[in-house]
Amino acid sequence: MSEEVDSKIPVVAVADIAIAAATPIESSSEATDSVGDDRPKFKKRIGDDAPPPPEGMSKSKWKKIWRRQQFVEHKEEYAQKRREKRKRQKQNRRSIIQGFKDRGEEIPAEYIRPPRKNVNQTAAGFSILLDCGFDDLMNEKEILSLSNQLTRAYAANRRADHYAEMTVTSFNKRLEERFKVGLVDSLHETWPNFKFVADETLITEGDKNKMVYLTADTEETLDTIEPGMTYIVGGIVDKNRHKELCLNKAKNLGIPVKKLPIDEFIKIDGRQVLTTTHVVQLMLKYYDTHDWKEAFENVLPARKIGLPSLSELPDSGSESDDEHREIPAAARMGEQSLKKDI
Ligand SMILES: C[S@@+](CC[C@H](N)C(=O)[O-])C[C@H]1O[C@@H](n2cnc3c(N)ncnc32)[C@H](O)[C@@H]1O
Repeated sequence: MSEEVDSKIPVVAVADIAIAAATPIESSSEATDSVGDDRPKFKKRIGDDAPPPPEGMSKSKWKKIWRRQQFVEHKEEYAQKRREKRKRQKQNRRSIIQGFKDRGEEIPAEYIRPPRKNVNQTAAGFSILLDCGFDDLMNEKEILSLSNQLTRAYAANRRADHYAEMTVTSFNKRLEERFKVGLVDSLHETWPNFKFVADETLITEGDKNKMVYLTADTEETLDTIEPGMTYIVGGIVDKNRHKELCLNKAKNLGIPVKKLPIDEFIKIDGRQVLTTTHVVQLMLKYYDTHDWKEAFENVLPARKIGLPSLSELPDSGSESDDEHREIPAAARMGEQSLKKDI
């Protein structure tokens, strides 16, 4: 086998094979008690049944090559097995959690999966309200996309150096249903610094002098983010079908509106209407760095700010859920300079 094939084998996959191959078996015809004692019996390692080595090659080297060859040939099969195992584990965990819920018992800490978090976080002192009062304006796919965006907003808040107090308002109807059914594993009721409330009194009855409703549809620019303030971000996925929706809502409620300072710092290809998650991520990043340019480059996908897209990366439409899976501009720029270096 050539070195090229070798280098393409993911280390983890090779390790998987080795682990699987060395796993003791409890009852199997392979576990013949040839020694006649209580020592654990081991399955044959994959290389053990290799045909005889080619002339002049050591047995151990040949076994290694054989094992790798087996991996290349069965790689899809192994990947499928790993996927099935993960699925089984997920279902298992889900049914255990459901059991606790059905019995009205508290879910033990070991079943609450902590999100990757920044342990040195401090409070930023500002709040973000995610205004999800637009349930009726979205289709099922958009509700699903919004729910995923909220989980990402939460994850971003856990990772930021300074976390905001976040609240999802008008959490009722299909969005709530989505969290209760499809995202039951997320245990959203336990998320720190992230609340879900059914009504929107925080928006309608809050102190308007301390509130800013963010919208792309204004000329007023948000220069900085201040502690003590509450920033409202529209929780809607609509491919901008509903133009000036949030602007009009804010106007009706007498809440000042502002847009992100995009033009001052970067050139965006296409519409300047960003997704709910991107806006949240940008605010958190800005508060950590006090540098809008850095925030935009870190958060927005490269293609959105005019960098050429690399062929192997997905290219999705604007304001789609997939956008969050794209490589941010800053990372892409790093990747490009790396390519140049090579
Ligand atoms: C997908 S957009 C919603 C578009 C919707 N048609 C509207 O009327 O706002 C999600 C939210 O992100 C925020 N947002 C998006 N782009 C923004 C920008 N350039 N500046 C400030 N906020 C923005 C707004 O709060 C907006 O409601």
